[in-house]
Amino acid sequence: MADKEDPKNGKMGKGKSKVVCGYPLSIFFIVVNEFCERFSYYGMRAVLVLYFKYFLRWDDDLATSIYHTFVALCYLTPILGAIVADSWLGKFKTIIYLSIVYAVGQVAMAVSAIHDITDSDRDGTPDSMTFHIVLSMVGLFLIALGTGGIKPCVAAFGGDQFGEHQDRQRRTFFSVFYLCINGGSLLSTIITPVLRAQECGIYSKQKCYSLAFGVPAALMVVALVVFIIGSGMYYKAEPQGNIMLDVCKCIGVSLAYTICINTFYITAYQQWLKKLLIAQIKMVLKVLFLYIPLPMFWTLFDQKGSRWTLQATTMDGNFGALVIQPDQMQTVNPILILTLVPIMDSLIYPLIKKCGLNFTPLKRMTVGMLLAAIAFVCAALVQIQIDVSTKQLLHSSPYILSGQGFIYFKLTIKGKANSDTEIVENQAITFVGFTDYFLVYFRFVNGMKTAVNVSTAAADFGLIEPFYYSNYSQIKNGKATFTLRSGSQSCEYSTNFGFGSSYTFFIHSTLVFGSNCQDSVTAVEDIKPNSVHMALQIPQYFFITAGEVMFSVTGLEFSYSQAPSNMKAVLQAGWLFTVAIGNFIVLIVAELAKIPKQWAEYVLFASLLVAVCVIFSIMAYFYTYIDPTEIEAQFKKKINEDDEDDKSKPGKAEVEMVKRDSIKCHDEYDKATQTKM
Ligand SMILES: N[C@@H](Cc1ccccc1)C(=O)N[C@@H](Cc1ccccc1)C(=O)O
Repeated sequence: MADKEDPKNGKMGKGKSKVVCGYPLSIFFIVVNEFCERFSYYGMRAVLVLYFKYFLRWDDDLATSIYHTFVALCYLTPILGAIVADSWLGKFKTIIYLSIVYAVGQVAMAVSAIHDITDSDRDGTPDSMTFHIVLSMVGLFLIALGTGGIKPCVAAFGGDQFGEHQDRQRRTFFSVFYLCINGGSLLSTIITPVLRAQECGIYSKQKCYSLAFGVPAALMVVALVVFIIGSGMYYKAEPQGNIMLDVCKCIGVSLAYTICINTFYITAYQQWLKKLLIAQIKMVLKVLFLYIPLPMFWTLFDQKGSRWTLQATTMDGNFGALVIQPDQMQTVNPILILTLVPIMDSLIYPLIKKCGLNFTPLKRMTVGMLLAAIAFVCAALVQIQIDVSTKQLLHSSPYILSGQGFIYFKLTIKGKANSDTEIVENQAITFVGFTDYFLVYFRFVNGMKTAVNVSTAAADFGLIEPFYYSNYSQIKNGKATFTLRSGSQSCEYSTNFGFGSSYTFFIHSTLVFGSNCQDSVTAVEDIKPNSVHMALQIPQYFFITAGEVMFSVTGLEFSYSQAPSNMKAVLQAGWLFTVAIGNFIVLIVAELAKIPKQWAEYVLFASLLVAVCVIFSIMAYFYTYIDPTEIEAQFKKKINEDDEDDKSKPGKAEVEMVKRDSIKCHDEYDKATQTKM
């Protein structure tokens, strides 16, 4: 293994890669691969729930459950990928094979979203939903296997490209790696929703989910091709046998020694191998033990996509020329990552170092946790603001009185109109989940003796009988012009709809068609427009992202640097497993806690994280940083010495395991274990 500077060709990293500015060129292919892969993953994920809901026609509950199951699976499969990579195929081959599985999964998703395939009556809707459901579930399973399987391998494979004395470069690599993840995810979460909104189809036009899944599929193929192009330059660490089997064997043999019956004779060479494996297992277990409190961070972090997005649906997203959708607020995270990672790396961390403070990885992670807790306190404060504004509107819940004949309504308002609102008994508006933020609700009450037809340039809302009211209809927020028509006579009424608002328009009995009907219609606000601006979510996004930079970027590098050479991917998988557990905690706490006040739930999560953070800092205090390469080198030196020794004694080296009496076994074992490292 060539991991020292080679003066002839200027190589410094491992493998055959040229070195550019102190970094092995092979790294370029790995970060580009990660960029494309994350584009593919996050792009597909961005439209997945809408695909379930609008294409497969699932209800909100089913769509949400399948979505979370898929995400959880994506963070469980890394264990599988890591075992395959570290014990059998090696990281390189595992990445190649699982990337193919991944790309096939993405293609299956894209094909499953072509409605024309089963639309034999050509009415724009699939005729055999089973085909689309089965294909998309197979696709999602393959994607989870692929994305999760390669995830621990790519980061560890990147780390492998650096030589022993390139700690600084390796740290920078993990930062750049994180930047690429966020560059890819930022672009895709902007692009795929736009693609989805296009209309496409052979026989009939429908929302273009196939394109929204097709582009991520193409990016996954690009990721694979880029990775293969770099293949001649990589340092490919050989898999070191079946690690899991070795671990089990090691435990078994140790037990045999301990209970001292039926023990085996093992050469001194094998003794050292066993001791090395025990030392490596100890390194991994120490780190895994330290990981126990970590899922709590992810529990808070992953609520960006759920609770915080729902919070945004009750806020005003009007940023002047730009109107932001609640789910688009999530792009603030990768945008902030792209700015914060370079600032931290080139300014904050060096500054802290200059101040003489030893800001160790575990200290960074502790601060990251605290920042996430602060983010949730900010979220709670914003929630209190929202609740105050909602309370005001509930008190002003109106009664509508008609002129002649007195039509009388009492409106029961239970939620915001922009949040996939359900009309109950034509009177109450109940929040059931978020769909389209731009839609608001309205209805008309006809106080005239004649039937009135209501329409806009885009839609006809039908005829309203005298002294009767229309059902609620949806319309895009912003300015709307209604045409009120009775027979051949008409007039126009214009109004503005704010985000989240709902209106009842009362047509006066005194309305005269042909004249200005602006004064003859009274608009009553059923639900006030959202008044708390979405910009108020920026502080909470800032703190959670700053926390992510300190926690996640550091943790990724920490998991690599503290892992023994044969278990790098296994420890990366352990790190990702904390993400999966964090997601399960969200489901459990949300289900069990059932806290009526959302702000209180945010405070609860913040407090839990602070408590966990205290425990983690105590555990971190007792953790001793190790240099696995150094420890392994000492063991290997000893192994080589004893190997030579064994070879000089004919026949002994060939004997793998010879059954001997327990006294001999003890003698040998004691001799080997008394030798100092
Ligand atoms: N900041 C996230 C990416 C992101 C992009 C758009 C919306 C939300 C998040 C990120 O960097 N993710 C990394 C690390 C990670 C984070 C959480 C769970 C697992 C891994 C990634 O590898 O995806």
